[in-house]
Amino acid sequence: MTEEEQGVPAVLNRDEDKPPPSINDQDVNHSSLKNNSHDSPNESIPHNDHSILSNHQLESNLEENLIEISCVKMIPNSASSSSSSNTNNFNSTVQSKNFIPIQLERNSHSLIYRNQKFQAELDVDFLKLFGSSHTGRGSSHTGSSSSSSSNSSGSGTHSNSNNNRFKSSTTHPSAAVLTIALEHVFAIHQKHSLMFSVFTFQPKDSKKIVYHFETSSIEETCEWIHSLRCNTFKLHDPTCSMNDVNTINNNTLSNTYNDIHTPINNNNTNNTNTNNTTNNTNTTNTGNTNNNTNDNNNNTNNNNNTNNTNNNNTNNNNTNTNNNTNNNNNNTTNNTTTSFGSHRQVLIFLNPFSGKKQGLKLFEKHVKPILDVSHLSYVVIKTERAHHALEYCATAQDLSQYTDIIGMGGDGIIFEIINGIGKRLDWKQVFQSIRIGHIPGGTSNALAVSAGSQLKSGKPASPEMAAFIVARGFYQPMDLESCFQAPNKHYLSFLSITWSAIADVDIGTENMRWLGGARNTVGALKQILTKKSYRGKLKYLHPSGEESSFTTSQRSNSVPNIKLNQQRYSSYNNYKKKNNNYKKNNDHHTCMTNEKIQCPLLEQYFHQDFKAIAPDYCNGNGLVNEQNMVNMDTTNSTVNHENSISSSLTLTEIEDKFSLFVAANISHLSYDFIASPMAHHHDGYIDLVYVKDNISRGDFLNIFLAAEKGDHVFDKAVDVSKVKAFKLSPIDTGSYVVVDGEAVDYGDILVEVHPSMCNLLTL
Ligand SMILES: Nc1ncnc2c1ncn2[C@@H]1O[C@H](COP(=O)(O)OP(=O)(O)OP(=O)(O)O)[C@@H](O)[C@H]1O
Repeated sequence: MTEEEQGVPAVLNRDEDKPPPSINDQDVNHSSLKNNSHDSPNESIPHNDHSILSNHQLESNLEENLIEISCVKMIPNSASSSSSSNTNNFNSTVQSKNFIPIQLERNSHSLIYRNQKFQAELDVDFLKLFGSSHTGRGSSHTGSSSSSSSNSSGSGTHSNSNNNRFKSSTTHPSAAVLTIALEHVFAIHQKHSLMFSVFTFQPKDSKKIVYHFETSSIEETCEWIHSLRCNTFKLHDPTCSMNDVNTINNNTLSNTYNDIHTPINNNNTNNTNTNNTTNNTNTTNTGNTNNNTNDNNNNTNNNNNTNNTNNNNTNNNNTNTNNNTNNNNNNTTNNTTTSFGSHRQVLIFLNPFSGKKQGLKLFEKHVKPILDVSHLSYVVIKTERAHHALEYCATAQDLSQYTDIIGMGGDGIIFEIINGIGKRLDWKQVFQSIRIGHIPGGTSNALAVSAGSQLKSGKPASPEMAAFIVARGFYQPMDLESCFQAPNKHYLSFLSITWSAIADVDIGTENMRWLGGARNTVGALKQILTKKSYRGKLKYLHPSGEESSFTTSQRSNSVPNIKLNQQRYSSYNNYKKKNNNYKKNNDHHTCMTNEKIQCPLLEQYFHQDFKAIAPDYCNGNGLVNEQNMVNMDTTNSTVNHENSISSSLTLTEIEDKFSLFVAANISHLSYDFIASPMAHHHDGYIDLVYVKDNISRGDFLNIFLAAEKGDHVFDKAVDVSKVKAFKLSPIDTGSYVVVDGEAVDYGDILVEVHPSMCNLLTL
């Protein structure tokens, strides 16, 4: 199979008589408008709170009789029109009363949007959307496949030589290093005034990525795409304003991929940039020479990285000089435009040994090409041993220069980043001022999946999508959990605390890493056959009343959340202001506060246990001090719950035999295991999901199988509760207590959630 056959979509067939072929056979969420014979687009189906259609629903309901709108050119037409009998619209079975499909009149090529008739232009090249002279029907295909063949060389260039292996690629802004297109505008949500569109991007030599996004109007849709082209990516787009171009030029060619600890400070407002960083430990350094010439914008960039080689774990002085010579008079140093990408300094920890040890290859092939055409500067540190990232994040004095810290690998590398930051004196400032991101390179990649980098549910997270998420820089708050074990051991968890079945699968299959994702399946089968259970005590703090444990109907209402989690429509408007102000609001200044982490609920409700397990963290009086709440970003938090519900919390205690126990902060434990579909990374709760030992092997097997889609929560044998804090005390031995995939001491563990403690890069 050629690269094109694998990743580049077939040329869209614009012959209206035949149904067009699908955009792409693989790795693409394909949604299209349906040619529906029903005349009443507003025919409603029972309304629920989740009237937004999921990708899954769209996929399953829009199979037949499709007509694709590849690109919609909206030209207001004086003739207003009501529904026509000859319209294409969504199947009424997938509509809710608030959901208005865009209607495409098949023969007249016009589109009806809010009772206004627009001319619909079918084309795959989004640039033409803005082209004032282009009025003909877009039957030509000038999009991805052709543009990729005409691309300039550069992105993803790979040489076997160590010296130039990570040479920064040419990022020629005028070349089609990246193709961005609006593929479909597929529906409007009336109540929330949201417009759902499908947008694609395809870096040169890479797969086409398709995803849905939401805006509130077609104008905003255009602005959003425009912003992607001009502000997220370094595309030389005639539609970009001069300010945009200034931003592009000031950022062009600023990325260097170092396989050492050499932070690069590419100051966007200063074209000559010298950065000497010392104290880089335990590195094997290779000299990188990087010369990039960009003729089109008369930019010359020489990145000369001179690095020492030292295999003896001693400190090196690494010198990294970026000399950017910019000869274009238009490129002022006064970078006044607001760009999501401007000022972003991204630190990437890459674990080359994650998963199937393909981290470096994955990075070069799927991630680097996207980052190289993005408005950010990045540094890559290849981790050389366990705890490397943790130590770096805990001790690096220059950490505050970064706006984003990314882990490329499995969830273990994220655990290290978070716990490293948690050990700093200025942990609070760092958590507030940086965004954490995950590019999948490991086996499970739970955070990457939960952050939206899956292209299809049940499939592994996509490194390209994750790179896009990094490039775009949109983020949401994320809860973290404090986990305490005696004596005074403290971990910050972003993922899960497991015991019994899942912990046994996770840790008991460490020797099967070579199997990749299949090791989880093998482990699960072993678990089902042996069906071990363990006696233990569980004490948990939950909102009083019915919410303590989900009833079946509550579960069924909540499960669509998982669809939203997967889909994660991002409202452009919501993010725009926040992201533009990000740097301003979070100006980095290192402040050694040495503030101890506070756990007011453990203080109040688990005081004796807390005092016994972690006396250094316990205040001693057991009183809740509202001032000490670790709700760090209440403006971002969906639930500022401490104040509102601390008075209505209840403690529940059980002692039993458990076959399965998970405390989940996010929905997925891996791409094909949805531990709690109701979990969301900033809902302010921990989801306890457990199974007591009163079920047959067959039922246990069903629970495991159903967990692939999160449907196990419908099983009566599965208990689900949203809690604020809990204590787990294993009594029987033989299992593991596992925090975020890492085995910790087998014994009591005390946990409290910290709502919105950090920021997560999400779709
Ligand atoms: N260079 C290295 N050599 C050995 N171990 C490393 C190195 N870099 C990181 N590690 C350790 O490897 C552990 C596992 O890594 P990671 O979580 O990235 O991959 P994984 O376990 O394959 O993925 P997943 O967590 O999704 O199953 C981390 O906890 C980290 O401590």
